[in-house]
Amino acid sequence: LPFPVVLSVLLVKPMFSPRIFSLISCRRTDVLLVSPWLAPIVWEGTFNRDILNAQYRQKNFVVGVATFAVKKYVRFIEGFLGSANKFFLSGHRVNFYLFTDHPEKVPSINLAPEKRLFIIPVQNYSRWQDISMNRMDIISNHIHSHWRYEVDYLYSMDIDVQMFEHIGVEIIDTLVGTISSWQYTKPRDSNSYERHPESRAAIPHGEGDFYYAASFYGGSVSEVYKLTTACFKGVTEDRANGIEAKWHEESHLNKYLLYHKPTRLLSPEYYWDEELIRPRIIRVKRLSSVRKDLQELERLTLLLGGLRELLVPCSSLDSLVSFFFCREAKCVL
Ligand SMILES: CC(=O)N[C@H]1[C@@H](OP(=O)(O)OP(=O)(O)OC[C@H]2O[C@@H](n3ccc(=O)[nH]c3=O)[C@H](O)[C@@H]2O)O[C@H](CO)[C@H](O)[C@@H]1O
Ligand SMILES: [Mn+2]
Repeated sequence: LPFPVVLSVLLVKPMFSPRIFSLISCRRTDVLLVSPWLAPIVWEGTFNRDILNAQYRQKNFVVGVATFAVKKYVRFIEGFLGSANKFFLSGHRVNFYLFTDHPEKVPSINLAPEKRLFIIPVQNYSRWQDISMNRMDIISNHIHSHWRYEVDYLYSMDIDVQMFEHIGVEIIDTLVGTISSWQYTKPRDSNSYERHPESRAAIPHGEGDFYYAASFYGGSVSEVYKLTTACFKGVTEDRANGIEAKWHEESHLNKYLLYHKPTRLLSPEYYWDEELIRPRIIRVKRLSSVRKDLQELERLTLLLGGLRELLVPCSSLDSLVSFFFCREAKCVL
């Protein structure tokens, strides 16, 4: 071979080793990859899980997941734990902390050896908004009393979700927020922020960057402690003034994350709302909400089938069931 060809082969070959190729392919040009404060935004196609896993394994971290199943939400436990066992930090140490008012209703699930489940009894509240908002207080108290000695990172997740694809160590960082699937196209002018200045969650007009979902956030145990303590303080002060922020603890979370910028952002792949049509940029639906109304409909359709077999055909049966469906759906939503 002529000398220039040999030289270029010698130079180019090492540059394009398979490892480098895999790095080059970790690129997306259709989405925002870095926030204006230089925090990475995690999308499918932007990272190499093998490299991340190898780095993470050396540290032997334990990750905690706090989730709540109060009242009717116990029905979501099986779907949540079953899918999280398979897809959440697969192969890594995870402690699931499940708060419930019905410990006896927790189904037995065979967890992977590196995963542990802790069932923690908790009281219920009559209003679903209070169940949801008080999560911040309960999490902050448990970090102080237990988790700061037990885990390195902590994530809070809704229970009415299911995982369909791996959620791995790419989610690990000091302070992590998930961009809401409802709001990822309209930052800043988002009308979801609490704008009324009387609320502690208020964000002035013209301010705001991303809109984050309260269904999935986390970070180092000390940062999550600061976050949950600050947010619950805001909730308590609002309550004392007879105020409830527009989206409850999510409004307080957004206020907090505006002034304490997340060090890593998860794209809406990490919490996709099933009510939305999935656009092309969401290449992978890793975790999505379980549609509560459909679940209810399914349950009542089964009930209707059962009743049909037991009873003689009754013309008013359909209207009876649809009456119950509407009532039940309201209780759940
Ligand atoms: C898109 C949207 O509408 N999002 C709002 C809605 O999310 P969601 O509709 O996702 O709230 P949700 O009903 O899932 O409640 C949040 C979590 O609280 C727990 N839970 C709630 C109720 C209950 O009876 N039992 C129970 O265990 C459970 O872990 C659940 O996943 O409501 C939240 C309430 O803070 C926030 O206001 C969110 O902004
Ligand atoms: Mn939810």
